Amino acid sequence: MSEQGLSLHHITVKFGGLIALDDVSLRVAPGRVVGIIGPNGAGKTTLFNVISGFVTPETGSMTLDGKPFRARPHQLTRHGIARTLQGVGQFDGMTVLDNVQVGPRSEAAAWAALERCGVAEHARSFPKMLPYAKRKRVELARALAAQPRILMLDEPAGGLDTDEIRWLADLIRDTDCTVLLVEHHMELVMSVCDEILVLDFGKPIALGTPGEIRSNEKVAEAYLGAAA
Ligand SMILES: Nc1ncnc2c1ncn2[C@@H]1O[C@H](COP(=O)(O)OP(=O)(O)OP(=O)(O)O)[C@@H](O)[C@H]1O
Repeated sequence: MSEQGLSLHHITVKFGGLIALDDVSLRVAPGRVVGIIGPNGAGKTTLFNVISGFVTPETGSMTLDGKPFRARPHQLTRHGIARTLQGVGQFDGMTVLDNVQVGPRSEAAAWAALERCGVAEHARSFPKMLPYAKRKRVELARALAAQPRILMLDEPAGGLDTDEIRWLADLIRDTDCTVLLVEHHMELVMSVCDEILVLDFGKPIALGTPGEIRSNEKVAEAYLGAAA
């Protein structure tokens, strides 16, 4: 059966003696919003790094639309995948527009993404001139300008206030992309995700809808309880 979307099969990652991911499997069907949560050091960013090709797993495999998939970071766009970085990660010596075109992305796509993220008026500014929340929007625009099918968001709500997080939630809900969301802001995760994977010390301890995750005792113990 040809499975559409991205699938991870039994991924294990070790850094020396540390098991950062321990037999993680995940199916990300097209159009879904899938959250990945867990305490600090649980392996969330490592999972993103495996999908992006920055980290090679010890064991396990991935498929994209049913075909074996092993990304190289510079080939992600070609596979229809784009990723934002934690923080803002822009080149200070380049304008916002130039930053959004790194990848490369077309100028038309860059403008459309800047418009979509409400920062087109800052296209000719340098990132450092903008407040943090606007820079986070530029980072999102950079990913969207790649016109991805799969959008990977790494802590997009970090450092944002309530209004900005509400805007971000609307963007995630409205996008046609499949979304993978690593985030500590539980209200955002619970309100936008169709499905949530919970990691703890690299192990998948739960996978389910927001309602199922909320009422999962193991999760409460490992994470939500600690966060409350
Ligand atoms: N390149 C690396 N070399 C060695 N250890 C690493 C490396 N990258 C991550 N780790 C370790 O792997 C574990 C998982 O880290 P990871 O950054 O994936 O966690 P995380 O869930 O994203 O955490 P956070 O919420 O703090 O961002 C941690 O113990 C971390 O110290």
